[in-house]
Amino acid sequence: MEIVSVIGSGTMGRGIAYTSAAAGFITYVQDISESALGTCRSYIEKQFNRAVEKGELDRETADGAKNRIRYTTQLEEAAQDADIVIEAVLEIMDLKIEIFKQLDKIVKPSAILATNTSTMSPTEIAAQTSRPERCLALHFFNPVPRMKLIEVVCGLETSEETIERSFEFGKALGKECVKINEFPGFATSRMNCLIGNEAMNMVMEGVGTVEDIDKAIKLGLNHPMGPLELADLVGLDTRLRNMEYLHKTLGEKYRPCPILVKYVKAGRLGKKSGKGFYNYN
Ligand SMILES: NC(=O)c1ccc[n+]([C@@H]2O[C@H](COP(=O)([O-])OP(=O)(O)OC[C@H]3O[C@@H](n4cnc5c(N)ncnc54)[C@H](O)[C@@H]3O)[C@@H](O)[C@H]2O)c1
Repeated sequence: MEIVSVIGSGTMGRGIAYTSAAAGFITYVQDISESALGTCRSYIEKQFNRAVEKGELDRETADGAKNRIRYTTQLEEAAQDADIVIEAVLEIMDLKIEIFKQLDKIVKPSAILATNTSTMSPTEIAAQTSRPERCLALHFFNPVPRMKLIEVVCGLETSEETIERSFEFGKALGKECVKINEFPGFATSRMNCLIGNEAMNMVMEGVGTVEDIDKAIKLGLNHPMGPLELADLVGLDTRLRNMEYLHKTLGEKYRPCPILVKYVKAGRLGKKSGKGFYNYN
């Protein structure tokens, strides 16, 4: 594989694009929003500068990687030469299906179409294309440059060859892969969403302050981050969509906490909006 295309340049898309270019792939990043692409470009440039300052990359290598990234609002330009396309738009099934349908008409016959969905069915998305055997979910984690894992989530028709090529791609990015058979929320989101939701319920019940609940889970249960801090990092809008899908598919246990719903209504989306469970201003 040589050319990677990332669709959606938000929290996840920009991290995937950075990691892909740093690993030597020519990388296209596409978004419908010019302003999102601008924010993505400054994030990526900052990441490369930081890597140089820390001595992780020399300046020449960082500049080479930066020059391998092409930013565009045109889906066709981004995807026509790609060996693999990773869709990282909002967690909305109809939107993902629409993008996969368009991609199916644009990309090379051999190209793999992957969704970075946290919860949803790659089988359902793949069924709307002419290449379900070359579709799957590649679930990256936030922040992508630092997180080691990719869940390789196989749909009903995903071929062995697609799985093998995805594992090779993951290895080339310096990641560890696990093979997961499709089920809502896979292995990680299902667990993580439930922990986060329970922490939000505890805030609502007055069990402790946001800080103390996070501290208890970090120091008492040895989690690297508190669940509320993590939800803020993910984005509360994204987390709410994840919970809504899990609630619909897996049942009552996953009903989104009312505080989460209220915060999203108020525009408190976590770190990206400056305020969530914590204040970032
Ligand atoms: N945030 C996380 O921690 C996290 C972790 C793993 C997986 N995911 C999944 O990754 C996906 C993206 O999440 P995110 O947090 O990066 O979302 P985000 O809201 O930060 O970014 C989404 C981007 O998609 C763009 N977009 C919307 N419609 C588009 C279209 N038609 N074509 C091209 N771009 C379009 C938006 O302009 C935005 O820049 C979701 O499916 C989410 O569930 C998120």
